Amino acid sequence: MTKIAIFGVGLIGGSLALCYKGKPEFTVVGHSPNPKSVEKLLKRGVVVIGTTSMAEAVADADYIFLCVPVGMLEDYVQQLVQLPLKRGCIITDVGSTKASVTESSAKIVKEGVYFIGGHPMAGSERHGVEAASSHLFENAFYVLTPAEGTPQAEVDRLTELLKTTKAQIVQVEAREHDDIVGAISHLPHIIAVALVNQVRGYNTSNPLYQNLAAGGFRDITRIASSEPMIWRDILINNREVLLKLLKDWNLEIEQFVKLLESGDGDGIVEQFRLAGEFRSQLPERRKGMITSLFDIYVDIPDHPGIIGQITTLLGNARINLSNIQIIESREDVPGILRLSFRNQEDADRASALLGQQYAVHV
Ligand SMILES: NC(=O)c1ccc[n+]([C@@H]2O[C@H](COP(=O)([O-])OP(=O)(O)OC[C@H]3O[C@@H](n4cnc5c(N)ncnc54)[C@H](O)[C@@H]3O)[C@@H](O)[C@H]2O)c1
Ligand SMILES: O=C(O)C(=O)C[C@]1(C(=O)O)C=C[C@@H](O)C=C1
Repeated sequence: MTKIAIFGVGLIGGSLALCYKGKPEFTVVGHSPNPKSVEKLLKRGVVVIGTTSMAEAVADADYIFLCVPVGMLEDYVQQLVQLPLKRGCIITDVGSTKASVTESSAKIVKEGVYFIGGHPMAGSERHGVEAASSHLFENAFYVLTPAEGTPQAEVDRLTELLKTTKAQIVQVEAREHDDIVGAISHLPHIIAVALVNQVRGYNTSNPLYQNLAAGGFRDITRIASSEPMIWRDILINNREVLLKLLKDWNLEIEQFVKLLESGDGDGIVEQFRLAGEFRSQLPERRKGMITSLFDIYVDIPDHPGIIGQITTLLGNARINLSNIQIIESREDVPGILRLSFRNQEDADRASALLGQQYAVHV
């Protein structure tokens, strides 16, 4: 029997718990310092054993997952290493930044206990155990950042355990992780929040801003609704990387200012062309990655049951839909549905089929 202790059973911790739930070879224990939270976990059936006692949670545990906000990780490791831990126990975390926790933890773990940093590249703007899902990590990358000197056999053992999540496990050096994830996750969160707040400012004197905000604004700002405390910790922890990235961002924006000031249409076209080309070369959609390349758009009337009709048509033709999104939906105005497919053939077949009844844009 493999015992897994999870500290912080929220979106990520809860999703991990659900991955191992009901599998007879695993026992999962959920920990929260708050008895009401433990009660909620048990009631929702996310874990069958819950406790407010750290010592009880880690007693005999083979793996310990720290799924609390980044700012608390080092403190948790400090407390854990004071407790009697099973020989061979692997402590890992899921924090969105990796350098500080990897470097400090590797130094303090006792002999026979290992710390291996981890970060699943999947998530959502939602938070809390209510948003947890056993499918969250499927096909996503899951980064491990073992410190120098960590035996590869221990990394392999954790990799084996994580296979249950159906994620693709990769090893990256912790500082390189923070540089890259700073650019593709942390910077976009800052930009989304700044953009929403810019428009929020205009909206105070004219509510039409909010009302007219459609697909483009929604697409680029979904992550602005993320949990503030989680993101406070991530941004503060990775601030050196982010300050450099924001300087580069200012240069990108400055370039657009210059193109607009000089009315340089060719320059604008070139910027869009370069961006589109890079984006289209990204690998096929995975969770935690940019949207599918094989999208089609369907104009649909805004009435009840329409989405069911579309999905039924596709299902009957055995066309596999990987994502569906309403871009804009208002009464009496045609809605636009974005349907995403894993390959061009499915997108083409869907387009031909739906084109018999609806206006389809590719
Ligand atoms: N949200 C994402 O998309 C995402 C993706 C990958 C990794 N992460 C990382 O996962 C970790 C958890 O984030 P989440 O999105 O699951 O957030 P969450 O808010 O859903 O869960 C956080 C958990 O930590 C607990 N917690 C918060 N403050 C605490 C405290 N003071 N003492 C004890 N427990 C406390 C909460 O009760 C909750 O169970 C963070 O380190 C985050 O960086 C998040
Ligand atoms: O998809 C989202 O909503 C996310 O915010 C997920 C996301 C990301 O930026 O891609 C956010 C934080 C994580 O540490 C990993 C993944």
